[in-house]
Amino acid sequence: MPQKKPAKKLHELAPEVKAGFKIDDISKRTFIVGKQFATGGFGRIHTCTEQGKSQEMVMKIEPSTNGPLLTEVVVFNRILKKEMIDTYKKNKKIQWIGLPHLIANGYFTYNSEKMRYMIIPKYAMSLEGAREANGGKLSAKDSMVVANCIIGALEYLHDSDYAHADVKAANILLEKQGVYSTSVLVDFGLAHRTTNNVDKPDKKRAHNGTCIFTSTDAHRGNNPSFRGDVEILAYNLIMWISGTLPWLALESSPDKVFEAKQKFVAGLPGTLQNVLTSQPAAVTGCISTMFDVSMKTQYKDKVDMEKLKKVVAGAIQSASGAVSKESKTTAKTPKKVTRKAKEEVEDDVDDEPKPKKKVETKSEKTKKTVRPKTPKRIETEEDEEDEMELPTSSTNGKYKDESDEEEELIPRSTTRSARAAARSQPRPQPSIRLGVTTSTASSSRAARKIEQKYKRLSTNKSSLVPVSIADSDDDDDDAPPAVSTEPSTSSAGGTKRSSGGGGEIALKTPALVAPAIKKAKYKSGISSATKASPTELRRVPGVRNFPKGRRTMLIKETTTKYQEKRAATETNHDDSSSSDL
Ligand SMILES: Nc1ncnc2c1ncn2[C@@H]1O[C@H](COP(=O)(O)OP(=O)(O)OP(=O)(O)O)[C@@H](O)[C@H]1O
Repeated sequence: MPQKKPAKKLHELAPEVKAGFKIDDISKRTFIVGKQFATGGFGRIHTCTEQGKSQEMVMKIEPSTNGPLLTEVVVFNRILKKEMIDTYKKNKKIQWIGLPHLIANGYFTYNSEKMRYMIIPKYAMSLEGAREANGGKLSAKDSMVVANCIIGALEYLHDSDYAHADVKAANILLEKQGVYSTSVLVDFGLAHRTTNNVDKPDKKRAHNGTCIFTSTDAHRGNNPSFRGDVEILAYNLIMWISGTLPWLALESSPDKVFEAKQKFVAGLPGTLQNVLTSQPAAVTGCISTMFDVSMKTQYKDKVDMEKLKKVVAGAIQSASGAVSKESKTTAKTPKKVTRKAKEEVEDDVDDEPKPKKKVETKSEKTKKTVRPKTPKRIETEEDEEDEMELPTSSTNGKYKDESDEEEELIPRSTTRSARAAARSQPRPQPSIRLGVTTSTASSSRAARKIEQKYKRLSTNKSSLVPVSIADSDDDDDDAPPAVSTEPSTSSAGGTKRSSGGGGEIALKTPALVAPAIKKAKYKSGISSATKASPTELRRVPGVRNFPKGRRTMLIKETTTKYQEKRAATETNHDDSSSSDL
């Protein structure tokens, strides 16, 4: 049989660019790459400065063949240029808005490799960092102050016909350390232009976003909506204030999360009061109103932001009152504290943050660098790609049209469908963690292809080369399972148990396991207990390439078979100690 060529890697971690490297921009500015201080999904995040200036900025760098940064560059070019934001602020008579602006973007060549870069302002820390440092929670007042900034940011995006679709603490950065009224919404990797939205769920898109926060529209499989952004913000507020969500433990089962959210929303306001006990009525009322506004808004309609701003302002005031009451009993300086709290509220709601010097502590830097990265959406959606009208940009004197570049992501020689599938090849995922962003929409084409292949292979059993997971009870529990592509000698079910107490589970996923996996990094197996866990099984290469429903089915099937075999083995062991399945 001819050997299959291993699939071309579509996303690669950017090679390290040395600090001091200079990039010439289209506008004749020269940017100097600074230290790398964080790593994105596949990009490196550096500080940078403009030649002759001291202001530090942030430069995101990815190989030009990668898609994720392109998605962001498109959004920034369409709606987040400085002059666009300035005009908006002028028209709205506001001094500040919680959104970053594009400083520059383009390409450069480094060690013969073409790289894409984007420069945006540098912020002090992430809200997730602040939440973690605060024991997993934020005070109701701080949460509402953040919400006030995010509503302003969403209003701008919505007015520009974009839904963000992934509001969460990890995607909110603070301009000034610990100052929540400087919250800026970032990461436009899932942002979606809503102009062509149709209220028609597509299963392939179901559950896009960050499972625990994503909107019910997204769970259904609808494209991101304005009302969805408000719903997502409301879930986040519950998380920030209470430190949890009723469906947190169900994170790995998106259907169950969806079900739990539907029940929660149907049971409002009681369900909300149950999770936010001892919060001021204005705070629970505000979140309840967010849900109410979101649910009463039609799928394609804009949200009544004025109403939301009002209730948020009321909640801030009320929560600050609660804070000052608390201080009253502890600090015994009633008048002073109340006045101070009042001033703070006014400051938080009305005053826009003045330009502040960005400070980043060492500990924060470390935290960012070691924090597990969020697997992000793979590529720009096809409909978005078709709409792209981007300005030219260049580096090192070479001018280039961004929309041409996008086509270059996949070799031109391949067919459109193959290119579409290749575009959405899933990126390797780091270990499962809370708040992981997913986009089945972007990988749906690849998923469909895989599924078709799976069906084809299932009907042609002779070609099956089951994947087996070596079982070894005394192996390292933390290590991923060893995966082998050895043909199984077992019957149709493909389940096999090896001697010596070990076992093998055959998965009918031959097409999904590249030959390379056999000698992959995963050398040791894992314990039976871990293997019986669907969460662990999801990490098995091949299994996670399946679309969600299929994956769940497979995991279930595997677990059941494994348990049956184990039970059978235990019985056999009782009968004969030399059982060898
Ligand atoms: N403008 C910025 N100022 C300060 N820190 C930033 C900035 N942009 C990103 N970071 C930090 O870099 C880290 C990764 O950034 P970001 O999430 O935008 O990258 P990404 O490539 O989109 O990664 P992911 O795939 O994890 O979403 C974040 O933890 C964030 O704290």
